[in-house]
Amino acid sequence: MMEIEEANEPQGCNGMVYAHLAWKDVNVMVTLNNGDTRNVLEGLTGYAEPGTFTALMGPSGSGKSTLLDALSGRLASNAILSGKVLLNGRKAKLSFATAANVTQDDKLIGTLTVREMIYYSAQLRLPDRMPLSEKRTLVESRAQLLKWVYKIVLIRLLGIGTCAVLAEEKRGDASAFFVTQTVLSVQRGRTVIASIHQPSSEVFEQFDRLYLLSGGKTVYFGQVSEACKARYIFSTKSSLNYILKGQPGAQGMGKGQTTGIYCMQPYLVFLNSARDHHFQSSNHWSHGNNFTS
Ligand SMILES: Nc1ncnc2c1ncn2[C@@H]1O[C@H](COP(=O)(O)OP(=O)(O)OP(=O)(O)O)[C@@H](O)[C@H]1O
Repeated sequence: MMEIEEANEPQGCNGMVYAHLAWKDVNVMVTLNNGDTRNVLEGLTGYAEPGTFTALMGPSGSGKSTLLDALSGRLASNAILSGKVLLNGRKAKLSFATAANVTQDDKLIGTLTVREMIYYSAQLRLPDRMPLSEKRTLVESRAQLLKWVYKIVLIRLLGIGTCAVLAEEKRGDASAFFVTQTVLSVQRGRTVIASIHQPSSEVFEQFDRLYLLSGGKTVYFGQVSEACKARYIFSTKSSLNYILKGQPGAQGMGKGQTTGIYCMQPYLVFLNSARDHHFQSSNHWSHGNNFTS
């Protein structure tokens, strides 16, 4: 595992600064309305490197959104973070130019077309000093990404030198596959962490690493390829399908069925997939502790 204290300094490449993200012993405690406190994340450690695509998975309520919020500095006011989150080896507040976070409830303007939404978002997020012509060029180049995807909604745009933020509604695995492909094709050194609920094996295999949570704890962190070798969980080529079908309380997912995935492309990307109806039972995940890498 990468030494968090020795994470690389930012490197320039075509004007882009790489984002080495690391987190160590991250705990998040929330204060409930009745004054009680509750640990939502406990002792999470991991990292995400430039040019890699990390799938953040786990049952509903396992802490995926909270981890993304913790990493991107967007925790709710009743939540307290302890532990370290380092960007390029330093504690850093992530900015729009560095990181983007697509949440499950991003608001869109329904009367605008996708292209208009991109322009609108660009006006808000890109710096005033950038000439309008440059903004237009940037937006148009990002808009080209939309051509493959069945239904894409732009949520947020980028900082300087970054590209569009895409969000994919969960409308079938073909869409998710194309969205994943699109992200991979333009990833170019960016650091992507995607919360994803229910990928098919085809989509899952597009990811480099899996970060699997259960009950706020890490169940597995490692290469997707290694996870697939862990026979108890991932015994078939339809790796994730097996998890869903083979565990009590889980609803099955056929090969090629729906997945929800959100995609976007600043340097450091946090993606949060839409809530879905699967993984209703989290109990079975707690038996998977022997898979922690
Ligand atoms: N600010 C908060 N205050 C109180 N409870 C919280 C807060 N944030 C998260 N929780 C609780 O922590 C648990 C984890 O929530 P989180 O949204 O991170 O899970 P998740 O894995 O993203 O779930 P889903 O897949 O359903 O989106 C849930 O039980 C949630 O109710």
